[in-house]
Amino acid sequence: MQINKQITFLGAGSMAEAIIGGLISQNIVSSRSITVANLQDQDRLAYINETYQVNTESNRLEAVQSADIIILAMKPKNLQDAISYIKEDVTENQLIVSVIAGIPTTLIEAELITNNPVIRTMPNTSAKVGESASAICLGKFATDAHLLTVETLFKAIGSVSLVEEEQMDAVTGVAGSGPAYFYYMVEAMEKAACNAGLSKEQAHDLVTQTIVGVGKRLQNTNKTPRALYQEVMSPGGTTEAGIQKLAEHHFQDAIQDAVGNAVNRSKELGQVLSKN
Ligand SMILES: NC(=O)C1=CN([C@@H]2O[C@H](COP(=O)(O)OP(=O)(O)OC[C@H]3O[C@@H](n4cnc5c(N)ncnc54)[C@H](OP(=O)(O)O)[C@@H]3O)[C@@H](O)[C@H]2O)C=CC1
Ligand SMILES: O=C(O)[C@@H]1CCC=N1
Repeated sequence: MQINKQITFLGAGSMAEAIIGGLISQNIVSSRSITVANLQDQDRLAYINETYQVNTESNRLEAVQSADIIILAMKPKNLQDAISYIKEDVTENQLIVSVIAGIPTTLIEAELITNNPVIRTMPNTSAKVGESASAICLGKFATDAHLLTVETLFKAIGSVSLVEEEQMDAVTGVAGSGPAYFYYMVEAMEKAACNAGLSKEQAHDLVTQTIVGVGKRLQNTNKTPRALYQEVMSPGGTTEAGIQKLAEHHFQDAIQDAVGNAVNRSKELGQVLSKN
């Protein structure tokens, strides 16, 4: 299903690019219906324009006026300035979609002058290849029709879960930040592979296919993660030797701490702005 709406991205960073790349490659919107504006970085706009053939606009007010959907894709600390700059030009029928970590819909609604529908989302950068694990929740003026539009957009870039707003910080720590934890581990595995005698290219190919296989397996089985890693481990074998080291380094505690810290940071980001 194609979405026949004008979409303006305010913010042209990694997340905006991942979503734009996903939407265009899935042909869910035409590049002509996307406009991208940022704060100041003209080189970045030129790159986005050349790479995706979308419209770019150095005048943020012009970008906003032409939009049916405004996607807020700036850092949390830039949100209030961003809204205060555009709010006189925002009209009530425009759908506001936020991808910003930690920021509640109530805060966005309060910054606006008009009673706009607001939908908070949390995608991840795998949107670029159509594999984001996104979650969405609705602000108080958003209807089922707005939900359907945003679900359609985000389904083009991966899976979509409808969650309660109080679950969004958890989603952010797990799935928004999640790709980074895996890339961090992949970096370590590639280093280990090279140290063990493989070339960089061999290491990259083997580790990448291993992680793709793990993802696909998880999607296609009812077995628990424990059953799956036990399936790999022969008594006295190589995997047991590897897992023994992970356990000695308290790997699972480290992962749980990492996710917990990210969830708490998401909560803090919302609280800091709510106090301003
Ligand atoms: N990166 C990720 O994996 C994910 C990020 N997010 C969320 O997405 C948002 C963006 O993150 P990310 O793309 O990584 O950040 P980047 O720093 O890569 O990009 C931020 C963008 O916001 C622009 N910007 C800043 N102020 C304004 C403004 N007042 N009006 C319009 N645009 C503005 C910047 O423009 P300029 O360069 O000109 O200053 C820049 O293009 C964050 O809120 C983050 O929480 C959510 C899920 C995953
Ligand atoms: O690190 C961040 O704050 C953003 C939100 C989720 C992923 N990146």
